[in-house]
Amino acid sequence: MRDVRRKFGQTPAIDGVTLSVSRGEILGIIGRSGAGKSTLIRCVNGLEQPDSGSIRIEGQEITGLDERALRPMRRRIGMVFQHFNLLSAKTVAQNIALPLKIAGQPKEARRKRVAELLDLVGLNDKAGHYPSQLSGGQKQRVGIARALAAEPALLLSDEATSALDPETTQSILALLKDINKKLGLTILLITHEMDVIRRIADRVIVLDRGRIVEEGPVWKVFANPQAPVTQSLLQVLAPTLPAFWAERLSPAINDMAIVRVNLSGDTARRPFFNELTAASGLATQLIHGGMDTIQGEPVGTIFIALPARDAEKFSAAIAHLNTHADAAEVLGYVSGDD
Ligand SMILES: Nc1ncnc2c1ncn2[C@@H]1O[C@H](COP(=O)(O)OP(=O)(O)OP(=O)(O)O)[C@@H](O)[C@H]1O
Repeated sequence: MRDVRRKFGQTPAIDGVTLSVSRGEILGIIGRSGAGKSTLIRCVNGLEQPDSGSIRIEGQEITGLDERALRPMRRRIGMVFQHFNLLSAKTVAQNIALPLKIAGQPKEARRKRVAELLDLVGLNDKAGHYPSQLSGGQKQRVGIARALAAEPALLLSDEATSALDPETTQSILALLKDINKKLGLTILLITHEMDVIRRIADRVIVLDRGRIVEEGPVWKVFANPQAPVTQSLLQVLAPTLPAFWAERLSPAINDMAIVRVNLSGDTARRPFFNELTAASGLATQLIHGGMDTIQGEPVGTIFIALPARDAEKFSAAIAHLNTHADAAEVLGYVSGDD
C-alpha cells in the first residue's frame, strides 16, 4: 500500500498510509475508534476506492479496478467479521460452502472441502446445526472456515474477537495463529485491543487519525512505545504499583526508594539483581511486577524497593539502572517500617 488517501467530506479517514505485509506474516493494525482501521481494510478488499495512492496484492494493482475485474482478486482474500455475518437460514456446512457454490464448484468437491474446513476449525459435529444453535466462539469458527473456503492468500480480520468473552477470544486467536502456521496464511488483523496484538501479531501498526504513528515488531513496541496513542492503548495492560505501596509513597527521601524498572530483550536477559547489588552494594527487594514473553522476547515492568539512605550507593544504583534498564523511574520513598 503506497500513500493511500481516502476522505469523507473534509475528514481524511486514511491520510497517506504506506505499508507492506509479507507472505505468512500476521500484521496487527490497532487504533482508537475512528482512527481509520475499517476504511483501510475496506480499501484492501476493494469495497472502498481510495482517492489516491496504490494498493497491490500479490503484485497486482487493485485500485481503479471495476467490480468484474475485482472478483478474482477478492477470491484471494478471506474476511472475518466482528458479528460473524452468517446466514441464519443456512446450516453450518451450507454457510461454509457458500463461497464455493458462488465460485461454481461441483457438489462433491464442496462437500470434501467443507469437511476439511470443519476439521480445521474443530466443528466436525456441528455441520448440520444452524447459527442460532451455536455459541459466539463457534459462530466465529464457522466465519473463519467460510473465509478460508476458497483458499485465500490473505485473511482480513476486522475485530474478529471483539464480541467474544476473554476465554473464547483466546481460543479464536489460537485458531488464527494455528491456521497462519499450518497454511502459511497472511493475516491482516484489525483490533482496538493491545492484548490481541500481543497474543498473535508479528508486527504492529498504530493508526491515529488516518496516519501511521508507530510501527515495529510487537515486542519492541510493547517494550518501548513512542507515540502517545500507543502509550495510552498499552496503559490498560501496564502493571501499576499496588495501592498498599502507592498510599505510602512520599516525595521526601526516606529509608527506601520505590523504583519502576522496564526491562526487555537484552536488558532482561541479565542477572539483574546480582548486577545491581554488585554496582551499588545495595540489596534490592522485588515488590511487584514481572516478565512477559512476547514473540519469544522477555518484556516486563518490575517495581523494586532500594535502600536510599546512603546517597553514594543510591546514586550508583540509579546510574546502573539508567544504563542497564530500558527505563527506570523513582516513584517516591517509603519508611523502612512499612
Ligand atoms: N462512509 C463514510 N461516510 C462518512 N464518513 C466516514 C465513512 N466511513 C468512515 N468515515 C469516517 O472516517 C473516519 C475513520 O472511520 P473508520 O470506520 O475507518 O475508523 P475505525 O478505526 O475503523 O473505527 P471503529 O473502530 O470505530 O470501527 C471516521 O472519522 C469516520 O467517521
